[in-house]
Amino acid sequence: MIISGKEISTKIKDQLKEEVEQMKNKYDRLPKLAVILVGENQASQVYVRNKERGCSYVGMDSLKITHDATFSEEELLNEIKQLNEDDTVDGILVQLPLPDHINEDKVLEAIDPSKDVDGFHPENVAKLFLGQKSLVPCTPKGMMVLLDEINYDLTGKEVVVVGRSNIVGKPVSLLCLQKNATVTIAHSKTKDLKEVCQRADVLIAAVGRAKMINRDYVKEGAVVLDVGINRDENNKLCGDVDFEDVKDKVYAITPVPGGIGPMTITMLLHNTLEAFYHHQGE
Ligand SMILES: Nc1nc2c(c(=O)[nH]1)N[C@@H](CN(C=O)c1ccc(C(=O)N[C@@H](CCC(=O)O)C(=O)O)cc1)CN2
Repeated sequence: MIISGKEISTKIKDQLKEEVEQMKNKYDRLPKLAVILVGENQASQVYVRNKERGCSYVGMDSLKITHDATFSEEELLNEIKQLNEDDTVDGILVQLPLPDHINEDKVLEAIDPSKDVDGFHPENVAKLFLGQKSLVPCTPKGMMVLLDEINYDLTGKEVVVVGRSNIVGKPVSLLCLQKNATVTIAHSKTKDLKEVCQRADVLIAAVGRAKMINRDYVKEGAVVLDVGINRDENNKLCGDVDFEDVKDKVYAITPVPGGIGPMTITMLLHNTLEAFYHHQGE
């Protein structure tokens, strides 16, 4: 089975669109997302544009704020402070990566946790760790929704996450643990990585190395979720998994493009609506 994140995300966006319309009638205002982009990173420009498009698709307001790479950390922190105080703004997102002269941790900590639609603020990270209700990072949340969509029950399953980033590897591990999976977090220093991956009922690849996971890493009938966005030898977009090599061996797999990526933006819209509800006292 090829899990089309693209199709599933369109279905969810259509549901969000209806919900936004109802909220507009109920509260006479729209959920609003502010997205800040510092610098000229081309991929980031595409993602930010797609976030704006996503907002417009579901009928939410968005505010795109762009600055050139010389924008200072202090200026950015002041901008976030103003957005924190702006009652018309429900969600604030600072597109990553930031230029080297800006301290990412400081910036993420400056965002009001109730507007932190990326789920990167330490308060939201702690709540996720404790299993409390919080704004959950978009890519991991998208993966859990995809597993739900294929009715996959994680209880008692072996999940191997390859990658330990704060944005994907760590949060998705916690989410799988909450769903009663047995979770292993593997990384570049893991011994016998291939053997570790072969144990996985669900293999989550978030390493950032083009087509690194081939069929030798994958157990027959496994579910494979590919978070990677890389370029192959022909400059074609590809994941961390060698899709063609692996696809016949698995029960289900996400493609790249069209798998996890589109879900990231849809979950951002979902989080913005959640933040809106919270700000309305719901
Ligand atoms: N503040 C944040 N920064 C970054 C995040 C994030 O969640 N919050 N994640 C990534 C980039 N990202 C969203 O920001 C993102 C990456 C990829 C996709 C996506 O739809 N990918 C497509 C392929 C797109 C292409 O053609 O390049 C796919 O997989 O089908 C969406 C969002 C880092 N920064």
